Amino acid sequence: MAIAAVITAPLTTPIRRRSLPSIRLSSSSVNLQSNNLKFGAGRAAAVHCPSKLRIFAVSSMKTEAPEGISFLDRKESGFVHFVKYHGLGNDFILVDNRDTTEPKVTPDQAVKMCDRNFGIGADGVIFAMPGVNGTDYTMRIFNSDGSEPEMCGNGIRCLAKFIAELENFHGKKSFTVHTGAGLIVPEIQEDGKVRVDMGEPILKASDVPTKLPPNRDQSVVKARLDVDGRAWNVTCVSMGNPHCVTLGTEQSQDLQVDELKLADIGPKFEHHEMFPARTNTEFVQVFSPTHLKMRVWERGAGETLACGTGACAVVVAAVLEGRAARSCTVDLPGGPLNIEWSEKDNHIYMTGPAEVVFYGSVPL
Ligand SMILES: N[C@@H](CCC[C@H](N)C(=O)O)C(=O)O
Repeated sequence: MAIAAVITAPLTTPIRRRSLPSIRLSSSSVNLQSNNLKFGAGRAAAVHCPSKLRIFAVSSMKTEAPEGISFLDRKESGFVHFVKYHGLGNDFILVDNRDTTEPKVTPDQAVKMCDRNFGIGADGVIFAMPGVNGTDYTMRIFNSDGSEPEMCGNGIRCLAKFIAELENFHGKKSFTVHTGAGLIVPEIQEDGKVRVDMGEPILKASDVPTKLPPNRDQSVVKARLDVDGRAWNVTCVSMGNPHCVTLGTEQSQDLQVDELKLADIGPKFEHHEMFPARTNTEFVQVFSPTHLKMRVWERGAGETLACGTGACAVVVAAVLEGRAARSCTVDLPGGPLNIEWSEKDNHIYMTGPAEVVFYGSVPL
């Protein structure tokens, strides 16, 4: 099911939650409760509300832009038009930035847009930009705290679907994307899922980066890290962005990830002095060598429902610790990802969904 809604609201003044019509989403209707309007599936209506809030809402079973609106072609000055996507609940505001090499939104504006109370609400803002060095496109991203990570796994699947929509691609299609983590190659499959060649994991400690002393070749595998009074076993992996993966503590090899208070311990990992560029942290429960479960505390975004680079790092760490096979299903709070660490080329391949949430525009 996909629900499309177009919402225009200023970001300069915080929106009071009570003045907003609440939009209840269901498979058959979008209900703008405070205006007492109800639209059936596939129908659309524009609503002019007090306080200059313009809302256009469409309920649809399709993932295309609302019929009759060349929404992505709109070029009003002072507005940024966007499409909100999610990959397993890891949600992003996608901006068409193909005509310029500077992001159309500043880090400060991204923070406001990502705010779940006063803005659109998202884990990050992603820009589809012109390619460099012969690549088809460039992806840049700001986290919800305004910092810029090198790479985003769920984000690149969303970017692939966004580009397909912008360029009117249909069916199976792959292209090359330049990112801060180098060349990444997403391929949209016939079933609509996106398979991404995520490149090779980086294990050299100084490149992750971590200050933890290497204990296997040049990498950090199942090393001790003291956080919050507990001795955690951690493996450090970069997928272009840094990850600290833990499958247990010195007391217990088997984490029960649902029991962890991530809001308490996550920031202590993220800002630990052993991680000079901060870190994303994955907490992993092993069900079987091919079935893992994880929760993530993301650098610059906090706990999210999924992390694609994190799931890749988890499989690498679990293989290095002798707990998993090279091809696994990783369950995240938002759903499963399939991850394969190929023996042939040492690349990681991630497969998962990416879906439209709604269309919108904001004056900046
Ligand atoms: N959710 C993303 C990762 C986004 C970047 C991360 N917060 C960082 O700062 O490295 C994913 O799906 O990979």
